[in-house]
Amino acid sequence: CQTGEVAADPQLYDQSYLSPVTIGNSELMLDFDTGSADLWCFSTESPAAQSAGHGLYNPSTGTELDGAFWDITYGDQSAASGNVFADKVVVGGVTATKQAVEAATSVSYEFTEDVASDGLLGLAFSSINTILPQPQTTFFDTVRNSLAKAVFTVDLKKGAAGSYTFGYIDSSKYSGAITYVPVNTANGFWQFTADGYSAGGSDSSTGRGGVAIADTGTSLLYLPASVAKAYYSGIQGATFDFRQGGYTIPCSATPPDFNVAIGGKTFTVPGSYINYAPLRAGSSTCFGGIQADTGIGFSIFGDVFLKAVYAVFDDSGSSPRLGFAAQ
Ligand SMILES: Cc1ccc(-c2noc([C@H]3C[C@@H](O)CN3)n2)cc1F
Repeated sequence: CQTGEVAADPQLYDQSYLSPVTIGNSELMLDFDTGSADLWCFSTESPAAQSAGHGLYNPSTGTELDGAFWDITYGDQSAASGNVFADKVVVGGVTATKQAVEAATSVSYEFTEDVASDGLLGLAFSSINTILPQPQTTFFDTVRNSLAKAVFTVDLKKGAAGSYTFGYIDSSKYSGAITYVPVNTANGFWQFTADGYSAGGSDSSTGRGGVAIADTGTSLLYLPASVAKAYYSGIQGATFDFRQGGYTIPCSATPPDFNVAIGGKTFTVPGSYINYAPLRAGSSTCFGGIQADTGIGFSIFGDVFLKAVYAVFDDSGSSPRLGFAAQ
């Protein structure tokens, strides 16, 4: 029965969190992403102009999956593609002896420029793995039956190292009870329903709840436009800036806390988390940590929310469920 824990190291402004993963005989820093289902990394097959500065997987230790290839596009339209090898992958001591490792032969500039990240480790459902002609399993699905309990947990923090655990829940990492809600896997995501929202101390919800996904690979919290609008209407100097592509606030603002009701329980995102980051170094205008989910089709509970809670991704029962507790 395997269990393991790995650090989640925050990048600048908590834009993403990176964790060490041993693949074959290289240790790479991967972005764990509960919103996708491919484990891919820069490799010795990647063009040098695209992979400069990145850790590389050398497929010589693996066994090529003949005829298999992959091609993924993320929410921000960044993309990567390549071929596939079966190789040993170790995360925090948990070992998958024959994990589908997707070696990149091409990546978009966003990944080239993100020099701290050597690739992604998808933790959504394997139904959305992009490998053709035969999709393969995520790391979690590969090791699931060997884990003490078929769960992984997410404990991200603002501006500090958090952790992911596999196979167990660590009661020292949260306070109070864990509130569980059912997950709808139809779209391949950890998808759930939020009950409602409110700002500051008010208990009047600023809008009905709705469908949402828990997505560690997304930096911000994307909510129904009416909820985002109501939230920023309470902040002096807040504005929707088309050129910046979202709500901005004065970096000197003290945004109100933001409350989310899930499973009948209220979880609070400290207002300071919503004063996300200066538009560019030295700017006195900051990008808001809450944005409208217009055009996405569902809300995205990204890192701005997840770093305020302890989250349990539980596939140990008859159907998957998500658990949330106060950190
Ligand atoms: C450069 C770069 C770009 C995007 C992403 C990225 N990773 O996860 C996600 C979200 C959105 C959805 O696609 C699934 N989860 N986005 C990571 C990067 F390092």
